[in-house]
Amino acid sequence: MIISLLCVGKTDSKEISSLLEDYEKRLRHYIRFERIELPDVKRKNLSPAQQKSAEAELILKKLSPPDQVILLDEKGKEFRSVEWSAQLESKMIQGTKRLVFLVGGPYGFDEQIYQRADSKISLSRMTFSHQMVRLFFIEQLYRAFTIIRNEPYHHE
Ligand SMILES: C[S@@+](CC[C@H](N)C(=O)[O-])C[C@H]1O[C@@H](n2cnc3c(N)ncnc32)[C@H](O)[C@@H]1O
Repeated sequence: MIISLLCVGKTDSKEISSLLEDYEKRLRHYIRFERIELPDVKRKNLSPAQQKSAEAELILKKLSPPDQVILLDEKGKEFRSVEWSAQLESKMIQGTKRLVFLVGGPYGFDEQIYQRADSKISLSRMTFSHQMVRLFFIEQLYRAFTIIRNEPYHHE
């Protein structure tokens, strides 16, 4: 299985980039992982709806029909880390080829993306910046694999 983290917009903070790279290095011991950052859609005079639609076009180009797509969305389902690690493990056992997690832009996702998604998960009921979310997510992904492997990183 490959896990893709598909994000709208570049990581513009050196500190966040460096932390992301650190977790990505650790993750590669467990799973094939890629982070894809789509270019910012910042054309003048776009309404939020038009911006989301332009972002959706870019997102959809990066998806293939068999991909399982999970939105990161504050209105999604919340999990405890142990529950989420079990979900990931079952995706691997079921033979999922590519699991794509999506981080939206400043206005969230266009309706086309909600239609394409298989599910949506929330990291908290609070809203984070699209920059911070990728870091919190990747740490949870790393944590999940240490739980699957029974390694001493997570403590209940
Ligand atoms: C600044 S937020 C957008 C908020 C916007 N109000 C919306 O309608 O979604 C940018 C992106 O970060 C992600 N995000 C922010 N907070 C999150 C949370 N608590 N859990 C999961 N994803 C989150 C989502 O992918 C969201 O589209």
